[in-house]
Amino acid sequence: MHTDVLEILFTEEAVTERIRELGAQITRDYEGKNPLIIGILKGATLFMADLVKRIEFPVEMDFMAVSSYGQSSESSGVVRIIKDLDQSIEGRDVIIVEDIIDTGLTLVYLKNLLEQRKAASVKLVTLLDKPDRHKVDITADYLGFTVPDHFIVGYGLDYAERYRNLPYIGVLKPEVYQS
Ligand SMILES: O=P(O)(O)OC[C@H]1O[C@H](OP(=O)(O)OP(=O)(O)O)[C@H](O)[C@@H]1O
Ligand code: HPA
Ligand SMILES: [Mg+2]
Repeated sequence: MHTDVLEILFTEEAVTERIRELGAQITRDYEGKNPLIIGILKGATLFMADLVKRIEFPVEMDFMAVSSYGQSSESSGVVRIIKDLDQSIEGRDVIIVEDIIDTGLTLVYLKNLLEQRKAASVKLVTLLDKPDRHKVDITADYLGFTVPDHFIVGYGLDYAERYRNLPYIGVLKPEVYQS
């Protein structure tokens, strides 16, 4: 375990197994459809890569980049689009892939935006949910794990752009972001 990590919440093996189950659920639910899987950069990249490998039909992938945290451990509440989709989603079934729902502000914004763009359906899949911190009413359609109200790193989640490559999900030691 890295010295900046207080505790491991989910090991690499536990994450792999949960993603396998989520992929199987999505495979069943989207049988005969052609969903567009939209990964939200950068946090969702590791989860997205593993999830699509567990979906048993060919999928199309696209990415958006938005930011509300920047270098901070607190959401600014303002969602900025840094990279938009490459294509129209009108009439498409879309699945948004996120690493975490914290305040929920990012996903509410994105869901509304994609619905305004006339997607046929918009579903949310998130690796983690931190319900104690929600500021808006939001529920994922597919959820990996619920996490407590601590700052989480690993498996795509960063603090100031670091720790994304940890192969497990852990709690960052508070002294790392308080110093
Ligand atoms: O529910 P919320 O409070 O909106 O927080 C969740 C969002 O914040 C993080 O992204 P961030 O803006 O840090 O960008 P990153 O994915 O590049 O780390 C995370 O990846 C989610 O997108
Ligand atoms: O707990 C978190 N860790 C990393 N990034 C985040 N973005 C929102 N919440 C978190
Ligand atoms: Mg981040």
